[in-house]
Amino acid sequence: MKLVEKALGDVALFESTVFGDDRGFFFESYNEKVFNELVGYKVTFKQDNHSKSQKGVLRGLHYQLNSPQGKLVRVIKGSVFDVAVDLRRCSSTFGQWYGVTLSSENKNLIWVPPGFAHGFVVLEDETEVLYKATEFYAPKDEYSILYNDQDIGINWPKLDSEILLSAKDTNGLTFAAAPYFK
Ligand SMILES: Cc1cn([C@H]2C[C@H](O)[C@@H](COP(=O)(O)OP(=O)(O)O[C@H]3O[C@H](C)C(=O)[C@H](O)[C@H]3O)O2)c(=O)[nH]c1=O
Repeated sequence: MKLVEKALGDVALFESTVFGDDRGFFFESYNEKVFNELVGYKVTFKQDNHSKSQKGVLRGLHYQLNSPQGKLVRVIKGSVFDVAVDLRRCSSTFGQWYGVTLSSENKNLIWVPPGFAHGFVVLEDETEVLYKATEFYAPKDEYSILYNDQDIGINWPKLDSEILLSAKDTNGLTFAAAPYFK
């Protein structure tokens, strides 16, 4: 795993060190020692998640307020445009967003630290996303911000299919109404 770039202070994009041979490929998708050295602090993950979606599905923008989750996200099939939004009120990049394409082809990973909302739009059918979380799921502590909130102004890729949201995300909060991190 190598650092490609950092954004919004603490969001990080990594590329994987892939070993290919005539059988296929191998790469370490997560190595605690390497990851902690690259982010510059110790991170402990408590939960692994796996979701599958059709093209046009948009999951997010989600965060847990009192038990905030850091997420290390990658795509093992298909591709997504993955977005982090800085919800740390004291941050110089408060309210700003960063987005990257993650795919089974590029094998890149994004680190979305606690303090950010996270979401992605799916670019291909049958896309599968794996991500590690630093805190357990706490549904009563979870918030959803509208993906197209104008105050954030995320430049989502144009898709030739309809955006499919869960009911929770359809009824998400505006950025202005959402609770922030200190
Ligand atoms: C997140 C989560 C969900 N669930 C159950 C709850 C529901 O019955 C079902 C689907 O949950 P939800 O619609 O919240 O799933 P997503 O819309 O993919 O939510 C995720 O989407 C964005 C991209 C995120 O960053 C979060 O990790 C997470 O909020 O899985 C669990 O049992 N454990 C969990 O950790």
